Amino acid sequence: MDLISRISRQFDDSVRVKQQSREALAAPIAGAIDTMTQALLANGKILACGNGGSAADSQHFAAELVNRFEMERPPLAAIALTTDSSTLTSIANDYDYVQVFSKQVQALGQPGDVLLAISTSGNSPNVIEAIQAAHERDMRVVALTGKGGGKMTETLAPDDIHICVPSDRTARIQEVHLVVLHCLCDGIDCLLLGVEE
Ligand SMILES: O=C(CO)[C@@H](O)[C@H](O)[C@H](O)[C@H](O)COP(=O)(O)O
Ligand SMILES: [Zn+2]
Repeated sequence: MDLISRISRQFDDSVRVKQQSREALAAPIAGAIDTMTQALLANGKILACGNGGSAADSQHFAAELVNRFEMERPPLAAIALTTDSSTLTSIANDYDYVQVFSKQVQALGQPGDVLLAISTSGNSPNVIEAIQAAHERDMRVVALTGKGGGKMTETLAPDDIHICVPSDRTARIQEVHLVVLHCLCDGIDCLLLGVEE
């Protein structure tokens, strides 16, 4: 096995999917920046959820809003629903793993808040239940998916935002999700701070 050419292929593939995503996703990303900024300016918050690598993405994004991204600005309200092991294990143990995020949305979500729902397949049942709980709380949803969006496509409401990476490979989709999250952080900071460039 030629490891060097295998590694080169991974990089080439990642660059190709990122370039295709730039064309396809710039408009919905701009919409998500606007939606999240309006929510934050109205004293709303962002709740983020996902499984596996998407759980890590949820935490990464919440940390960049609560602490900082690249510019100095006041802390912003964001919570990853993936971090409290007592809450997660008790819901999974007493009820079902499918409810680990939706129960937290029911507890913490307020009208005007935004749910960031991350799933590379669009099919994770606990993320889908979180979206349904967000709708019941009059929250908007920003969905980060791939693989055509899966079942999440039909779960989303007309004024939700769907950012669907044009790839069928989980790793490539996750790599683009990280770029999207950094675009969201950068765009929110620019709108809040009035940065021109
Ligand atoms: O990071 C990876 C694979 O790259 C995995 O941990 C992956 O996130 C997990 O298998 C998730 O459970 C997949 O869920 P989803 O993205 O389909 O919602
Ligand atoms: Zn991964």
